[in-house]
Parts: sequence; C-alpha cells; structure tokens
Amino acid sequence: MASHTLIQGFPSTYVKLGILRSSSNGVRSWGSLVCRKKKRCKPLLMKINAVINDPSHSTIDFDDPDWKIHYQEKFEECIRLPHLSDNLNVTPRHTTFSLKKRVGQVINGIDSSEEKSDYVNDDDRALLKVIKFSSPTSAGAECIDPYCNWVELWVHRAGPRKQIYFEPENVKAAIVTCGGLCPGLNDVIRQIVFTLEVYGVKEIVGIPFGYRGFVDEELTEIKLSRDIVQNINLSGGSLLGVSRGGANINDIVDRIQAKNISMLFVLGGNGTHAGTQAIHDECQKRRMKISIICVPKTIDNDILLMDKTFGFDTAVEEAQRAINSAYIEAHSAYNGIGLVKLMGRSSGFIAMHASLSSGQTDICLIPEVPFDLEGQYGVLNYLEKLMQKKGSAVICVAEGAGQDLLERSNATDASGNVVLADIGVYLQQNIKKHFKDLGIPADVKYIDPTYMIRAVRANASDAILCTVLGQNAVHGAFAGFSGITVGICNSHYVYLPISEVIKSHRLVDPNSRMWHRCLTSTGQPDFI
Ligand SMILES: Nc1ncnc2c1ncn2[C@@H]1O[C@H](COP(=O)(O)OP(=O)(O)O)[C@@H](O)[C@H]1O
Ligand SMILES: O=P(O)(O)OC[C@H]1O[C@](O)(COP(=O)(O)O)[C@@H](O)[C@@H]1O
Ligand SMILES: [Mg+2]
Repeated sequence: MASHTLIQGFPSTYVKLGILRSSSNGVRSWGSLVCRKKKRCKPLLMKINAVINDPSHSTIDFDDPDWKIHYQEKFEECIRLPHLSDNLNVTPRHTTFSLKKRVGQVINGIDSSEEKSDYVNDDDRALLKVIKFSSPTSAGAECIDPYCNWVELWVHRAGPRKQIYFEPENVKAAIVTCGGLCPGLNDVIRQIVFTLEVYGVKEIVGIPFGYRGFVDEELTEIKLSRDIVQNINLSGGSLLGVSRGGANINDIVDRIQAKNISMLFVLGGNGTHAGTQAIHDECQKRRMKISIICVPKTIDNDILLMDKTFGFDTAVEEAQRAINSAYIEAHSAYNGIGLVKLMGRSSGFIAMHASLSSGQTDICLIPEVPFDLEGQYGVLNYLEKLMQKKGSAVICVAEGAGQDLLERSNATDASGNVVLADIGVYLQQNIKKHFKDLGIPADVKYIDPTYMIRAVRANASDAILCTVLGQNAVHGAFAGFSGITVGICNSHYVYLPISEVIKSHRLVDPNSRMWHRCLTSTGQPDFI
C-alpha cells in the first residue's frame, strides 16, 4: 500500500509530498532540496520537518480510488470561511451596497437589473493551482501524490454579497495597522473607509500604533471619514502609525468590547495574522457579534497561498534602485564590488525579484539557499573569477541569508521575531579581508537601503492591489465572515481563513522556475 504523509491543507512551497531520504555520503534530500553537507542542510530540513510533523497532518492511502475526493473534502473543510452564523443566531438583510447605476434599464427587451447582478455568490470559487505537472521532477512541481496527479482545488471568491449581516448605521468599524511599515498601508485604509461609507457606516475609527493602541491609555482612537483619508495615499507610511510587540489578547478583546467595535480591519503580516486569529477566537468564545478581517501587509511577500502581498512590488522597485547604484559604483571603480543588503527575514523574494528586475546582479543570496563563503565553490572564489573576467561585480543579499555562517544571539524583537545577525556587514568585511590577503585591490561599496524601500508610497500596481483588497475586506465583513484574510490568487481576488495562511512562512522554492530564472540571469553557480 502506498501510504504517504499528506500535508493537510493545500499546496504551497512546502505542500509537496516529501519523502525524506538519507544516504551514506551525507546527501540528504527532500523533494527538490539537496544539500551536500549534512550539517549545512539542517536549517532547511528543520523547516520541512516542522511542516511534516504538524499534528494536523494526516495519512492518505493513494491506492484508494477515491483518494482525490477525500483530499478535496479535507481541503474544502480547511478552506471554509468562518462566519458569524457559526455560533450566533444572526439573520441577514438585503445589502445596502449598490453601484450607482440606473436600475431597471431595458436593453434588447431584457431588464438588466434582473438578468445581471453585481454580487458575488457564496458558492463562487477561484482555482488555487492552475498548472498540471506531469511528473514530480517537472521544474517547480508541487505534488500531492507520488505521480503528481492534478487535483482540482478551489478557494472562495471575494466581493460584495447580496445579503449582509450588519445594519450599517449600527456599525462601529475600526482599522489598525501592525508590524513594520509597508507601501500601500494608507491606500488600504482609504479604501476601507470609502467602502464602509458606501455601505452607510457612520462611525469609523483608527486605532493608533498597532495592537498597542488598544491598551495604551494615552493613545486615543482617530476618527476617520472620506474627507480625512482623501489624500493619504499620496504619502508612504501609515496615517495610524504602526508598532511591533504589544498587548495581551484578553486585554485587546476587553477594549474591543468596551469600545463597542463591530468590525475590525487589521493590516499586518504573519505576526499580526497570528494575533488576529487569537483575537477572533477570543471574540467567538465571548459570543461577540464582530467581524474581524485581515489585509496581508508585508514587503517580504511571505504569506502563504497568495500571488503576492501589497507593498512587495513597490519594495522591489525601490530595491532595484539600490542595485543600480551599486552597479554604477562597482562598474566605475577598479575591481569594484557593489554589495546590497535587502530586507527579507525568512524569504528571499525581494532579493530575487530585485535581482531579476535590475538585471545587474552577479550574485543573489537568499535565506532558502545555503552557500559557502570560503573554499573551491565559495562566494569569495567566484568573486575572484568575476574580478578577472569583468573587473567588477554586484552582490545582492537578503538579510536572512547565510545565517548559519554567523554568530547568532538569542535576541528577539518586541514581537518575538528573531533578531538576525548582519550578513551584509559580515560579507563586506570578509570580501575586503579576502582580497587584502590575496594582495589584490578591491573597492567594496556596501549599500543598506533597508527602510528606504518600505517608507515610500505605493507604486501603480500596488495601489490597485490595495484598492481591491481594501474594498474586499469591507465586503467580507458585511457578508458576516470573521477570522479571514483577503488575497490575490492566480490574479483573482479571494478570501482565505487566517488559520490556513499562518501555518508557515511562504518561502522561495529553490526548485521553482523563478529561482532558476534568477540563476540564469545572474549566471552564478552553486555556492556549496
Ligand atoms: N503568535 C502571535 N500571537 C499573537 N500576537 C502576535 C503573534 N506574533 C506577533 N504578534 C503581534 O502581532 C503584531 C505584529 O507582529 P510582527 O511580527 O511585528 O509584524 P508582522 O505582522 O508584520 O509580521 C505585534 O504587535 C505582535 O505582538
Ligand atoms: O526594523 P523592523 O521594523 O523590525 O523591520 C525589519 C523587518 O521588516 C521586514 O522587511 C518586514 O517584516 P514584517 O512583515 O514583519 O513587517 C523584515 O524582513 C525585516 O526584518
Ligand atoms: Mg512578520
């Protein structure tokens, strides 16, 4: 019987069927990940094992002719959107959201208002995965079973529903922005306010400085309206302020109750989503009638199941400016080496995409792909070759890359995120020392644009994404969902349960076509 560990949930970077193999020469592999030295593989394997060992994973018998049906049923269960009606006696009413167009227009003898609707049906779905991989060895294959059969998996379509679960005039809506800054926060706040007002909501407030704003007595809520938010998208940052760390969940829910908030919109990343899930659970326990909706915010693009998060595109655009500067500096110097460190705590998406978009990077280093600095295959040796061949080089490194090479402290930030050792400074020092020891001149220019890439306002594509996500967040709240997040999936807008997107970080798949494209573009070899 072919029985395998099934990652319950659905395909993501790690949602592949994985058989961990060990061989005597120390080569260990899982799916597409192969590392030459057992020791260096450990961080990656640990990440994978953490997923495989999740108690929610179950076993599936692929010899069962109905396994796909069982899988789909499980998936449907996982992706089900929590709703107020799950534990409250609520009755819907016809929506107050309508597009301002003439109703009852008769076109070709057909009453347009009867034939078409502007509303999304609760049974509308978007397809989660659109590629059918013919084999587990196909580039970037994400397989469920050993033969990589395609399984039709659907997620819930976002948008306005015909029936709503709140009387707009009784709603008090609150918006809060948590975690680090991200381009587009103001655009989302603005669209949430606009859309709430279209529904007829009169009381909209902003909670200042993230979760802290709920409990810090000195911080008072900020009144919001169309007039107040009209132009906030013209600048970066958050009108409401952000913060890391913060409050006890019970205290937050106490304050939500005391403030009489009935809709809460939370803009934040992984940590914020985990916090929101806990707030949602507590509100359910207290049988509160409140819809809590997240809008995923992170330049790191590390949220599961979505094409991208808002702010990412803008961050990449800014990051490529830093790479361009590094290129000019390196190219204009004798044996010039430009080194750029970009954000990306656990995921290398910014570094990979900025390298791809600039086209000027010779070496791209990301957390998901281990590398050696020294030795025959190491980065330093390759740099020597680049100096001989081109006389200059540009390196782009994600902040979470190469952490296994560095001394790690056990420090964490206020939110509990591990404080990383500085790979940028480490590379700069080691490159300088290496060339000095060889007696070869090398002019190393180090650029750390960190906060510059996330303090800017959203670019055009992010502004559109923010607009749609902000509007859909409000539609989701009025539809009575709670404990959900909004996202874009295969270019369609969807709702997902928060519980599913916080299962792990989304990572760059070293076997993906995108990483392969990045390697083709830089021309870099394996550094291990
Ligand atoms: N596991 C968790 N449970 C509850 N709250 C959390 C959790 N992780 C983070 N938070 C809270 O969420 C907020 C944002 O988290 P942080 O990790 O700083 O940013 P991000 O949401 O961008 O990942 C912080 O106020 C933090 O205290
Ligand atoms: O200095 P801060 O505010 O902690 O921000 C740095 C962090 O911001 C990020 O770019 C994004 O993190 P969040 O998504 O948690 O906001 C991380 O990659 C980086 O470590
Ligand atoms: Mg985070």
